[in-house]
Amino acid sequence: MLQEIACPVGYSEKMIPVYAGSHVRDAELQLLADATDLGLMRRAAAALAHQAVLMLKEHAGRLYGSRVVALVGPGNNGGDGLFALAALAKRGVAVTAVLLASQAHPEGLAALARAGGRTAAAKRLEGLLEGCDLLIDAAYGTGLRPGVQLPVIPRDIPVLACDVPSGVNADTGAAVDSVIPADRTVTFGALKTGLVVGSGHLVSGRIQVTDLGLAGHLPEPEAWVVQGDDLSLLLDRAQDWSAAGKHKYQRGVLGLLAGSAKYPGAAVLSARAAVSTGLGLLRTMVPANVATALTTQVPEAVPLEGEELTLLLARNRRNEREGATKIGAWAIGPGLEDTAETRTHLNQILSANNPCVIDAGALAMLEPGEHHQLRILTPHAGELNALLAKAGVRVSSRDIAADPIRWARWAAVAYDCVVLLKGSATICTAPDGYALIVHAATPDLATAGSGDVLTGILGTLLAAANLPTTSAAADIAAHMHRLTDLAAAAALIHAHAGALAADEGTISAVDLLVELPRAARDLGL
Ligand SMILES: NC(=O)C1=CN([C@@H]2O[C@H](COP(=O)(O)OP(=O)(O)OC[C@H]3O[C@@H](n4cnc5c(N)ncnc54)[C@H](O)[C@@H]3O)[C@@H](O)[C@H]2O)[C@@H](O)CC1
Ligand SMILES: Nc1ncnc2c1ncn2[C@@H]1O[C@H](COP(=O)(O)OP(=O)(O)O)[C@@H](O)[C@H]1O
Repeated sequence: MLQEIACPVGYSEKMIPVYAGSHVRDAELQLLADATDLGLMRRAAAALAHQAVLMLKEHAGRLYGSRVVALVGPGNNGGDGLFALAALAKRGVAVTAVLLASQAHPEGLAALARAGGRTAAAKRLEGLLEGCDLLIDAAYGTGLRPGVQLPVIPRDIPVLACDVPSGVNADTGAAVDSVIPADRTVTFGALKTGLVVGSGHLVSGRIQVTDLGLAGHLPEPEAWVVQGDDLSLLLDRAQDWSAAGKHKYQRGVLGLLAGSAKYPGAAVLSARAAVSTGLGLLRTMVPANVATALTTQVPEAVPLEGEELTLLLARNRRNEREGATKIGAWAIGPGLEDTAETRTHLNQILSANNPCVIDAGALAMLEPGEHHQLRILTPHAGELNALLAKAGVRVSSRDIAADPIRWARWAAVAYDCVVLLKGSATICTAPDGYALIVHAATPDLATAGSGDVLTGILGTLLAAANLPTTSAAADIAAHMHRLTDLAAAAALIHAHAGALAADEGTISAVDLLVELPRAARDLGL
């Protein structure tokens, strides 16, 4: 029987490193030499001390004689810090616990005193940080309440956060302005939502998950972080992905409604991205000024006129297989402007039963409520804000940044669709709450046109997934998880193309296009 294994972040579920048992045992004995109690806090503190040792070797080049200061809060997070300092003191590290409150974990204080560590009042922090090799942030963890004010730590001191960087809400990723950014976070029991989305994601540094044997005591996960190696899993769940033996129409036909006089490039970027991701055939509906650019820059695309659109949609409705090709899916919105003609086409497409990626300009023309289509909306935070406002939900962009999963879910429910919320952590969520998180490998992905590329990639995956065009409400609900998997798969390919492009220097949307075939191949598409 396959054993379920909780993986530390940084390893995919398919790639778990394995070490000789004797080496693991030696390391454990060395680390736990002074641990007489196998309680959870001792285990947490041992993991924290272990990471502190690694960081000291890395940054200070030595352990013995190095100096560590810990910010120690009044609760168990502070207790972890005190036990970890005690462990470090026993290995020859000069440790000081800076007590932020009038009380601190009593057993932790006693352990520190026994190990020869010192305590100091908060007012002495500034002086103690001079010559400090590592700061352990054990001020507040999962017990943080709003309204905390934290000390400023100079950026040149490496910071190891205990469980959660202090100031981060571990449930949501919201952070106070005085949050202490960490280079590394050792988190206990399970990976926490607040570490992987919102501001928390940006201030947690490398995350090490320490298993405390909580399996069986935890509720259903709130979300899953997916990484490059998970692409085939996501695609396999979405459909039988094997392309061998398929002709071009079976590999996927995508309709693209995009571009305008103002934004001609968006259509080109989406079209090129769709083609570069391995689409069978691209049909494009673009304004006349964009058509010329498309012909030269994406010669693979086949233009689609208004009359043919009506014909094709009627054919789709009748589910006819013979004759001209059907459109498998639509990608609508990049660079789209609200004109009478676009409205007509958009309404035709939205009232059809083809699966649809809805982005940018098309989001602004969308109405909330039930419908008869498999839909994925791809807003950034500003667009999500506008979508929610139209559905009667008033939230600020700050609210969304403070709890992105929550607000993406609201929109998924209000618009009866899957939502892919763009950002440094991309959140893909279905109305029932199923959520996947994809991290960008580089902040350089935030560049104009990058989202248009994502829409093209997702359009291709949607067209190739061969999802049904039947549109009963029950069918739509049944396919929401597949749509979410596809959205996350597209974000993974996009993120990997970004990582490849970043290797060569700064990134433009065209650089992403160039790297797309390699990104798709690397990830096993
Ligand atoms: N519960 C367990 O079994 C384990 C807990 N562990 C650690 O315990 C932490 C949670 O411990 P706690 O529940 O004690 O919570 P914390 O230690 O995170 O913080 C709670 C303490 O901080 C104070 N506090 C919170 N917000 C404040 C604010 N805004 N201003 C001033 N004071 C504030 C509270 O009054 C309380 O004394 C975890 O993050 C983890 O580090 C680990 O030892 C592993 C095992
Ligand atoms: N800070 C960031 N770090 C990494 N990636 C980001 C960041 N901000 C945005 N992104 C990604 O960049 C892309 C931007 O998309 P979008 O805002 O639609 O741009 P455009 O409309 O110009 O194409 C999305 O894929 C998003 O997830």
